[in-house]
Amino acid sequence: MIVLLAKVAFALVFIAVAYVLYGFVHRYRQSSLKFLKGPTSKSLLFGADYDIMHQKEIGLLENKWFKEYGTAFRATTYYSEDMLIVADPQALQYICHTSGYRFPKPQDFYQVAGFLMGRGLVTVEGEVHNRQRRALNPAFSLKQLRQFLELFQRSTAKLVTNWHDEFSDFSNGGSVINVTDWLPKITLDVIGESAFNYKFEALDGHENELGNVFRDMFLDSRIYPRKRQLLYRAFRHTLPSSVANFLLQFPTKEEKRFLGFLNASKRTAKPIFEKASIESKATEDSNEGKDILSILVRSNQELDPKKSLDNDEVLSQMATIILAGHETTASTSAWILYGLTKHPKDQAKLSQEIREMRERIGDRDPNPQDLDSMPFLNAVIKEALRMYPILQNITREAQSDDVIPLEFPVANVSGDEISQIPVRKGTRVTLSLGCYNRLPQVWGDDADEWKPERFINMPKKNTNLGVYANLMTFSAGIRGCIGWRFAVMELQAIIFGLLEKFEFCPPASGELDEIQAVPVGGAVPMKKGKWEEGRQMPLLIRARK
Ligand code: HEM
Repeated sequence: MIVLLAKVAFALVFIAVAYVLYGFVHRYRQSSLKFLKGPTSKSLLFGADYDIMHQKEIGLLENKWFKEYGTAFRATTYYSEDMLIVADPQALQYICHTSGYRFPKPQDFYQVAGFLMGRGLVTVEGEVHNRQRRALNPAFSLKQLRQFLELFQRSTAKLVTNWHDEFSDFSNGGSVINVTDWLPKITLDVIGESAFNYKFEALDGHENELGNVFRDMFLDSRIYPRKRQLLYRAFRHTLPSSVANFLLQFPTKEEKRFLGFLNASKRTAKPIFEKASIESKATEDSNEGKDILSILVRSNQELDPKKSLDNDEVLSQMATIILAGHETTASTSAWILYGLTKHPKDQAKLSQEIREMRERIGDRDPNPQDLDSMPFLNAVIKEALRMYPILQNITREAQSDDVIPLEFPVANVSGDEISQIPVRKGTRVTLSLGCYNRLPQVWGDDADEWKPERFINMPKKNTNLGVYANLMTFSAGIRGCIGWRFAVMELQAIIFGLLEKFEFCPPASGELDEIQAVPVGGAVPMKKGKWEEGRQMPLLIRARK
């Protein structure tokens, strides 16, 4: 028995050592970006990825590096393999748009995201992505989205009522409310109903299957990943795809939970999918089913069968949309309220704009044109999206040898200026959306300051990037956020509805000064050094007279 155990232990140690050696060999097969300047990482195994994921506040390190090395520089990733980090506008445009699908997401991303979102839009590439995107586009058209405005406004009104019911001190001095306990409930209700007419009823405090699975999903995911978790990701990154795909048959505990969510969302969506399929066949111009799933089913049936989505692809979009469209909008609305609370003059100006709109429209809810015609409301939303992008970085990999052009040349290690970066097949490229949003070359010397007016007084743009307002917050090009219009309209409705009824102030305890954006996959507001307490944004809220 002891001999057997010793053999097993020896085999395990052997596999571990062989794997680490394999990782370093893999690294030497990859490109070299040694001609570029960049920071040296303390970790041979995890490179700068470890430093980026473990920094106290999101984007601090990358912003410091961009100031030091320019808009493109070298850093290291797993096994000290070279990685390019870019925030240069032309480079971003080239990678996200001009190059087509030549910079796909890396294998380690697909492998984990596949457990969560199946064969949905986020996890497919090339021709399949193009086909899915075409089928989904009609569900995100402006015409369709206008129909969701009533839902956004109804959910915001419900939150206003909940706050009035739950906190009685609004009229006497106000109540301190952690808004991050509430905003995700609005956005979850909204995404469930708009995506597939599913009532999460989070604002009503109801429990249901999907809501319960969703709540527990990230239970033992840590904010700052442990080294062994990173080692596992590095493992996925370096393995040949045939081996990595084989290993998908042995999911971890967390991946099993992700699969549970994916399957629950498919189960929930199935009856709506079947109903929409029958209705769509029965009548050509059926008005039934305004939700994204029903629209997708109809648009899919109009496609050439060779280009249409199979049932599993259609159902996978539901988990994709819930995940992509829920926390993103909730955290962004929390950051907008944060910006307005920290800048009371801007809050007063916006409140005045809302009052003027109310005088103009009387008792009815503002329509999309009303909301779009409010310059300061939109400037505030854009400024919060600029300063607090939910995804600071996204990662891609060069599918073939390539040359990335730069708008702002950088100095190489010999001090010569270069305006193109040759990359070899397999090079990992980090697109720093957050750093682009703060480039002084694009936004001016006050790029690090909160100034919504910049979007009103902006001089003629020297760059035009991203799907919205020259920002990279929703990314750009063929994989830019399909839900950006949805998100902007939802944010307009939430901020209009809340600001009309309440005034937001810093709590007397000073705890708002402790809030920072912690790197948790997205920029989630938390208290300094107290991330175990979860997301937080405590605001003193008073009813407006
Ligand atoms: C403030 C809110 C939001 C932000 C900041 C945001 C940001 C982003 C970003 C940066 C990407 C690109 C990710 C990558 O390529 O790696 C993306 C993709 C995506 N987003 Fe959003 N998003 C938001 C809201 C939404 C909403 C409301 C929906 C749906 C209703 C949505 C659905 C999607 C989908 C399906 C993709 C994948 C697109 C593709 O690969 O073609 N997002 N989003």
